Amino acid sequence: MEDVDHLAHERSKAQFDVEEMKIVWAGSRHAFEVTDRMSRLVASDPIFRKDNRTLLPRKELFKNTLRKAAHAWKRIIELRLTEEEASKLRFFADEPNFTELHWGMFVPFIKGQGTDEQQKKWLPLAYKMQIIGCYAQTELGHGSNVQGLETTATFDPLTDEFVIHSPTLASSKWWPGGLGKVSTHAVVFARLIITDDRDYGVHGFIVQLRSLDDHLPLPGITVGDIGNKFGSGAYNTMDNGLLRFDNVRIPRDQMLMRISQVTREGKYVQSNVPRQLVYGTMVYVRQTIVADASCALARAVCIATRYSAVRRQFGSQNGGVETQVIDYKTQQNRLFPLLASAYAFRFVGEWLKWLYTDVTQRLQAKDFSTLPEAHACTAGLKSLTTTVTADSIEECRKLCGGHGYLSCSGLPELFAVYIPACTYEGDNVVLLLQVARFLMKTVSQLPSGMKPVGTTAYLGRVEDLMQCHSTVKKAEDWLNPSVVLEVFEARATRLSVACAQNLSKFAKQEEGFLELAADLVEAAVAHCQLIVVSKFIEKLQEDIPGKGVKEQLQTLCYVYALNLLHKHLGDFVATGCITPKQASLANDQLRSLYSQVRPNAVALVDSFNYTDHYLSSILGRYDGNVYPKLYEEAWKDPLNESVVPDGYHEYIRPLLKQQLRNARL
Ligand SMILES: CC/C=C\C/C=C\C/C=C\C/C=C\C/C=C\CCCC(=O)SCCNC(=O)CCNC(=O)[C@H](O)C(C)(C)COP(=O)(O)OP(=O)(O)OC[C@H]1O[C@@H](n2cnc3c(N)ncnc32)[C@H](O)[C@@H]1OP(=O)(O)O
Ligand SMILES: Cc1cc2nc3c(=O)[nH]c(=O)nc-3n(C[C@H](O)[C@H](O)[C@H](O)COP(=O)(O)OP(=O)(O)OC[C@H]3O[C@@H](n4cnc5c(N)ncnc54)[C@H](O)[C@@H]3O)c2cc1C
Repeated sequence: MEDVDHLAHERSKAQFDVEEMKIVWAGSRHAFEVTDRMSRLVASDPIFRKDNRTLLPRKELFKNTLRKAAHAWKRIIELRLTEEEASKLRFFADEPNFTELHWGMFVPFIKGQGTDEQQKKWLPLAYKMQIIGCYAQTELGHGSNVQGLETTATFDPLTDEFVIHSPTLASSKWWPGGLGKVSTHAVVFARLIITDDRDYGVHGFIVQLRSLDDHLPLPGITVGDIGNKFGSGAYNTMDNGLLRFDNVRIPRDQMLMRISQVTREGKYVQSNVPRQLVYGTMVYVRQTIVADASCALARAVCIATRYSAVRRQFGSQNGGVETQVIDYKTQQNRLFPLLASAYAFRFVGEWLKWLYTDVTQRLQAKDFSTLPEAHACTAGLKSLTTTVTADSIEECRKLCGGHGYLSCSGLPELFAVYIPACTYEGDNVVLLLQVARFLMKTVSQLPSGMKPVGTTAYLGRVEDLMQCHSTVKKAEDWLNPSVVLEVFEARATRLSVACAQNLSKFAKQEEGFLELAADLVEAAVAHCQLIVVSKFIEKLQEDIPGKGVKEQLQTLCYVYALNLLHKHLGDFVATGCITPKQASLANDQLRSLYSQVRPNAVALVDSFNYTDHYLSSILGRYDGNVYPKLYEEAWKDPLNESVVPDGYHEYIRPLLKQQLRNARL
């Protein structure tokens, strides 16, 4: 097969230093070197092959995932990889499996909620994978409403144990990843009940589920997989599980006791910390999901951009070549805002990581003041970025036309793996309602002179923002960060204030929350979009080296903001932040920005530095050699192993013969 770069011409048009942009995307030169090394390590190892995933029956698929996870662990030990390198290796192995929950939730939960003693006991076992853990919170009948969980942990003072029990079918644990077939232990969320029969609400407990000798469930434990999920391959590599307890006894010291304790005498002691800290692992994971959203979105956009540059339709003159579909303004209008969103989510993810680290340090110093903001930001941005990413993967599939529907485009599996992110770690609507509560609380405190800080600081300028009008007079006026910020702040303020005013008309605030939920969600979205826009603008204040790199990012930042403005025109115009004329100027500017993105588009997706292995897409191949490889791939399908298909003699031949006989009659 020819070995040429079909996209070389596209790459030659780039007006910026791609190698420097790769470093901006990775976050630092060090992060770039680690990701680059780990992605190549995985790509060159045949055990991490994944092109056959959608064809395997579930049992084989699952066994193969176990093999890969074991191999990944072997390589991590052999190569003495650091924690950072190991997590990148698992990321590029790109197959959802139990290790995500072990490292991503079980270990962080013990770190966050365990006492020093408990950490000393459990963490070394978990770090060496001598035990494998999962996070068992959700139940068959209760997911979003964590307070409504039914599993009980009743203290027995006679034996100094907790008795873990599933009182109803609805209380069966349902969904935890890694639980179905692999985990030996789980962090179990259960209602704490002490001898006085008082219910102290949900707490976390470490429960051993399976024997460390033969992997059989321990007495009183019923455990299994919940069954096949959406799509082929995809998330079916994960053993999401069900779990029931029949009066299972665990020692008292297996309740995670950093936040609250039960003494030997059965006394409940609450440390001097907010009870919401029991939800801390969710805050941590939501923050990582935002960072992952930019990766999944970038992956889809990389495939759609490269293919749009390869694919040609219409426009041939005098027998010449047809037009590259990336040159159609409609394609650009659908694709470039997604490219801009990938960068926007990358930077807001970086900032969220900083916010999380900051709040963690404050918590250690017993400063809990920024916890509500950290909860609102992680909940809101998790919701916003996963919703957009899931929708955008599907849009990228459509941008690739018919070929996007082939498994080998990589997009169907990416979609199937990604969409549950809109549900897990908090349903996206439920999370936006949390943001709305935070906003309503902030607005309600304004009259008392309370100065909002952090991401709600803009609400402190409520009087100005309720009245301001954009000064834009010509299209280029939109290329000004303070002009853009002001309209996003004004829109977010006006939507929140309108909700607060409407809420005040209800005698009972909870009734108002139920009735106005749809408006509250819109106000929350406006607030979250403002955060993303403002963090992109802040990123541009940094010193960013490399020829043309900052200019490209500026262009993408305006594409991101002006496209949002265009999509939510109703909000911006109805709240009087901008006039219809200014909206139309924003649209003119957006079109002209697309022309600036166009020559750089392929280089901008090259900057993600994804290997062909990670992309697993024929349409998104680095060399753009799409048609020969699609043709080759078709012949690999098991249906093409024989010229005449199995079933011909039973079903096709008799049918044809019957039709022939009928025709003769
Ligand atoms: C081919 C392959 C390709 C690609 C692969 C690509 C990507 C893969 C990417 C990533 C993989 C990542 C992860 C692994 C996968 C899955 C893991 C999933 C794990 C789970 O789902 S675990 C279960 C998660 N469950 C939830 O999230 C439940 C949601 N519900 C809640 O969080 C809460 O119950 C609630 C917040 C909705 C309501 O809680 P409540 O009833 O207690 O709340 P109130 O409304 O009364 O609030 C009280 C008070 O508390 C504050 N609060 C609430 N939550 C928090 C919190 N977390 N932290 C801090 N404070 C919180 C709330 O604001 C109120 O405060 P107030 O001041 O009193 O108003
Ligand atoms: C792939 C996958 C992996 C998972 N992994 C884990 C895991 O490892 N551990 C674990 O414990 N759990 C896990 N979960 C469970 C997951 O966290 C829950 O499914 C999630 O929190 C949503 O809860 P739910 O299913 O109860 O949805 P529900 O709350 O029942 O939502 C159903 C619908 O009702 C709406 N709704 C609910 N409440 C409200 C409200 N107050 N106002 C308005 N609308 C509302 C929602 O928007 C949604 O449209 C996983 C789930 C999936 C899909």
